[in-house]
Amino acid sequence: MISLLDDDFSALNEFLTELKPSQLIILADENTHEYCLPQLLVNLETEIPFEIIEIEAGEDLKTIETATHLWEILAEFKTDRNALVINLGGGVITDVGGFVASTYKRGIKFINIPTTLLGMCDASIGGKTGIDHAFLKNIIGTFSQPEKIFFYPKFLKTLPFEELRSGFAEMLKHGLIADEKHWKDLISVTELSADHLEMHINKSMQIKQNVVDIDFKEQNVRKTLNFGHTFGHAFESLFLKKENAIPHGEAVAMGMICETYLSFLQKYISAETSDQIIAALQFYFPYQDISHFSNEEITLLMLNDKKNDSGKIKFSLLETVGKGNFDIEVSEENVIKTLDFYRKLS
Ligand SMILES: NC(=O)c1ccc[n+]([C@@H]2O[C@H](COP(=O)([O-])OP(=O)(O)OC[C@H]3O[C@@H](n4cnc5c(N)ncnc54)[C@H](O)[C@@H]3O)[C@@H](O)[C@H]2O)c1
Ligand SMILES: O=C(O)C(=O)C[C@@H](O)[C@H](O)[C@H](O)COP(=O)(O)O
Ligand SMILES: [Zn+2]
Repeated sequence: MISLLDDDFSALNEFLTELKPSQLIILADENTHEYCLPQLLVNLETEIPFEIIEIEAGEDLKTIETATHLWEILAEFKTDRNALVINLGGGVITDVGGFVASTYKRGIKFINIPTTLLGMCDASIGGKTGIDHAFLKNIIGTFSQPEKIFFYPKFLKTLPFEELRSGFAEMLKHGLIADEKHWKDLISVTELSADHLEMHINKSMQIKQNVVDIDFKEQNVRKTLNFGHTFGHAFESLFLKKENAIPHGEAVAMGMICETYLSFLQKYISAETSDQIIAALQFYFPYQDISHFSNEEITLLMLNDKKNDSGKIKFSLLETVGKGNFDIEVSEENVIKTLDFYRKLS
């Protein structure tokens, strides 16, 4: 399913020769068009006709308007059911591109070529596709697996530091919920750079893939991958709404700080363990000002979280370092205590 690309992209060319799609649709955003597409095009050895679609970059483009625009372009290109969409980008491109492919003509094949650290370790894997709507994260989407994921770590060389750090947050999450050693290895990294993180990408990918292999449709253990996202998605939505978007991983890191503290309040982890995890997270992800968000608007967004059941917010928390749990109901009092705790970190 996941293949590493050499500099000549031979694995991609072999895959295309075998699949024989009728047409290739390469989807990129403005940055991956500039920094990643040339490397793909110079290596593409195929007679298959291809089209390139470029969209603007940013979470605010992960919308129904973008999906509609893409469906219309596919129809204009007379794209048929044997075509292949190549999503070349970060999580926004793989989410929206996967969604459009999985719904156009009731579904055409797609592959992901992630170009961000977050895309490589998380978003390109597992077949969750989707768009945001009314500032609710990924509220419309499908579970649809890409035919293949090809990753090329050298794409990370042009990735801005803030985006690298965002991907690092999801890697830390993988350690916290599934592998204590991965967590310890990551917090021992001396410098947040592509060179220092590259050796940890494989482990992080494997952790995600293993969880998805057990529970593709998120009925049970896949919910652990949502650790940090109940608060995190609410924060991300509110920053987006105030036109002050923060990277997804940054919001997840804030959410992991909150949900680590909540794991302590729920008596899963000790105060000492909670303090240690939070100190490590804060080292990379210092306090973000949430004083202008009310408790009501945060909890209102959390009430739309996809893990909820029968009107109850269900959290994925930490059982211990390296093991997540899920379907945890908590009191409103503990949610408010957690927000108070986060605000006091300022
Ligand atoms: N489907 C999933 O399982 C899953 C998992 C995690 C996150 N997500 C989603 O992924 C999105 C976040 O993805 P992301 O962090 O990759 O953000 P992104 O796709 O917005 O990319 C971040 C920025 O980096 C730029 N960029 C991408 N590759 C580059 C490169 N190689 N060099 C220079 N610039 C480059 C992009 O143009 C963009 O400006 C969110 O919408 C989140 O909800 C989905
Ligand atoms: O793949 C999953 O499952 C995850 O939860 C991974 C998350 O990092 C990712 O942000 C995902 O898109 C969140 O899913 P959602 O169902 O809460 O929208
Ligand atoms: Zn995430």
